[in-house]
Amino acid sequence: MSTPQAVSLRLASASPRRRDLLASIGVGVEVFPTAVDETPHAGESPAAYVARLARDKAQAGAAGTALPTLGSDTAVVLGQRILGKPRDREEAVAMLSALSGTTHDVMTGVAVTGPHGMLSTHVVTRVTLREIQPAEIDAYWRSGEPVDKAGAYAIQGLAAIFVERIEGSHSAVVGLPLFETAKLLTRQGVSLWGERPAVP
Ligand SMILES: Cc1cn([C@H]2C[C@H](O)[C@@H](COP(=O)(O)OP(=O)(O)OP(=O)(O)O)O2)c(=O)[nH]c1=O
Repeated sequence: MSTPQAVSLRLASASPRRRDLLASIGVGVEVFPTAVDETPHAGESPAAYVARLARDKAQAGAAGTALPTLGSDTAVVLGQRILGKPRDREEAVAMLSALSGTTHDVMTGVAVTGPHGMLSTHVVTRVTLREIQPAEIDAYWRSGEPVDKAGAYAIQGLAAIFVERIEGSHSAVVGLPLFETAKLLTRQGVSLWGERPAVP
């Protein structure tokens, strides 16, 4: 039986993927979802948008705790269009039809508050999807997977069969760039890998 990880971070996110990604590098979290306004500002670039939302979520989540707090935001970017989570079937079908056969960017912002103030970064990953037929889009929607995913697809799930190529960070597409996140956490004094018995 595995021992529960000690809590060393507040996770300002409702995303189970982010919790699982942090657990995979040995960081136990206290989950504290926030409700920040995700409307893009006029003229805001997609990179500035995800970085701002990550900071807003970290800031809102840090209220009333001494723990370092992490916020993050993932958006799929096609040209200058920011695709968030689809509101309904129609929007999901429109997103997947637009993304079919394209190479697009997935941008993830991450921000961590702590003894060194607010530290943040953003990561851009290039994803190429093969052409997806309308009947596949319909079947994919009915799987239930697209509903809470930016761009209406999950690279780590059934949509893996559409992903021809990825350049950059797989974990960033899933919701948190682990390489860059580890650097921010270390700078804020959060230890990685948890408490593990040494292998003799
Ligand atoms: C593109 C893509 C996104 N996603 C997910 C990551 C994010 O959870 C979600 C994008 O929505 P976000 O607004 O970034 O996050 P969230 O609403 O899930 O959680 P919170 O705001 O509370 O932190 O899409 C995948 O799981 N796989 C993918 O391939």
